Amino acid sequence: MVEVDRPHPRKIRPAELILVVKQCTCGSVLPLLFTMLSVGVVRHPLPPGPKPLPLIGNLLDMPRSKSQQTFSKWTDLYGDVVYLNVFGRHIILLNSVKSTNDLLEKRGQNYSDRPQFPLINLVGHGWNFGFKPYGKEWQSLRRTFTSQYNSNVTLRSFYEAHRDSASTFLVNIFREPEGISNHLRIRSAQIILEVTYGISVKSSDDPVLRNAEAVMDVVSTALSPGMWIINPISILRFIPQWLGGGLVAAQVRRWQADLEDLRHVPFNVVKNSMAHGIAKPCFTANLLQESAVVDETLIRDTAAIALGAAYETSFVAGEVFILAMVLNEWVQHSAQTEIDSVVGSDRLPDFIDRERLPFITAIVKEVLRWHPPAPTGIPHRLTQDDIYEGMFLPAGSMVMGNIWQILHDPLMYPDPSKFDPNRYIVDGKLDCSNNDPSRYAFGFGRRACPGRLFTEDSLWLMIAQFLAVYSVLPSADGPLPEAAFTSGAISRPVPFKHVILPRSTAARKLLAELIQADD
Ligand code: HEM
Repeated sequence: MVEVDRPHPRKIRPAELILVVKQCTCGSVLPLLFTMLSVGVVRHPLPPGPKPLPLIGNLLDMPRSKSQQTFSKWTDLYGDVVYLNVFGRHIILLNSVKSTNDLLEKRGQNYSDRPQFPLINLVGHGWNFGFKPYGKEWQSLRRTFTSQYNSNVTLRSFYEAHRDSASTFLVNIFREPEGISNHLRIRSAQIILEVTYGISVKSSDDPVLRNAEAVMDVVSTALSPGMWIINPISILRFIPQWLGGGLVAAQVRRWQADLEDLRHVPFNVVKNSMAHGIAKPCFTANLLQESAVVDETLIRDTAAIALGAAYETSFVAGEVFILAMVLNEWVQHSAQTEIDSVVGSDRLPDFIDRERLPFITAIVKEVLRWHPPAPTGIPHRLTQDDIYEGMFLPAGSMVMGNIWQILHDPLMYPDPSKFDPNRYIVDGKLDCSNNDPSRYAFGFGRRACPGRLFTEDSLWLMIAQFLAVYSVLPSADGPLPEAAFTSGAISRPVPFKHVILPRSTAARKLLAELIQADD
């Protein structure tokens, strides 16, 4: 580990002294404290990190793209906990299971606030509990959300919607095998719109889907590490009209309008359907019926978050799956052998088969590990000064659990760039008690993604049914695609060539039945 000299000697804050006293468990705190002070032990250094420049700090070190590579380099150079400072704002990267566990989980009370993101604020996400400060309001919104998306009873009630979206996906591929990205988008939107608003989506041109996409493009940009601090848009806002300032302001207004549409349009569809007595059971309608208990704005805003948060991440996980299959035909063969022996070939796998299809579950886990859709997660904010392993972590720091780094730690995942579901299979059974990627791919502690179980259900059924009937191969007219991914807080595979084919006569028959039911 390389220790970096900080440019200015740091003064000891009173909070640090209090922390030292708190952390002494022995009875004789005062003499110990006196001794420590006299030898200067309590001058805890900041964690190591790249050397900052005067005033701007590490501004120029912050990655504008390919953040994972830069963060990996820093982990090698500086270790588990890395410190940066941009214009005086503290940033702490946690690069291991140990440090995220010790701080984001065990000291959750102090590490669950959210920093302010300039672009997110500008666009108008104040209502979104994913960006709200830690506190009662956040807690109440999150509780409403998890009562629906993270409870065993409701998760089961979503099974039918998962089946519908998986069937549409298989049929769409059959009709247009080259359009997989579009089909994955439709699948991802269809499932979340169905369970949240009872709305059916059949096309990637659906305005609600387009709207969710536009909103999430901005969120992904705003949350990418290069944008955490710097806000070019708010700087540009002050540019005079004749220098292009008007165009920027118009763009910002468009983003704001998109976000308001996401919040209101599908919600109003449900209200209209309810008024005409034709609303389907769904998150919004169910809660509106109990609106004496829960307030309407709260229902509207939690529903909109589900759509925004679920749509892009689930779509990306689907693309990662397809890329992993193109690059690893052996994984498809193993999965298909498992499906054939457990389910046979005259029906599609279903949730009832889950326990007996451990390799499929292992593929879901490996998709989330190999390329987590949100590799840098969403940073937390440290509320009060803290001391960790002798290092001083200042209040207000932006704290990022480095999801990608943790999921590529060779000690936990040997040969981490290899896509290998067998990491989670022991004696023919699923065993990820020590290395379950879902513990990290969805973030940390009290802020961890409340859509995790929903996502795992949805991915499981899609993957099981896809591999039951299709094989995906590299395109005949070129080399194997590269495992390359875009930059941004949500990172997806760069477009790659592939061919998708029904894998057998029995598979064609199953697909024909699905198509008939769809017509
Ligand atoms: C592959 C799919 C998904 C991935 C990889 C993912 C990942 C994440 C991550 C990394 C966070 C930040 C956690 C933290 O702050 O430490 C998060 C937050 C969140 N996710 Fe997900 N997510 C996925 C799907 C979903 C789905 C399907 C939903 C809704 C049904 C959802 C709803 C949310 C919400 C509401 C938050 C904010 C939580 C809070 O601030 O309290 N996500 N997600």
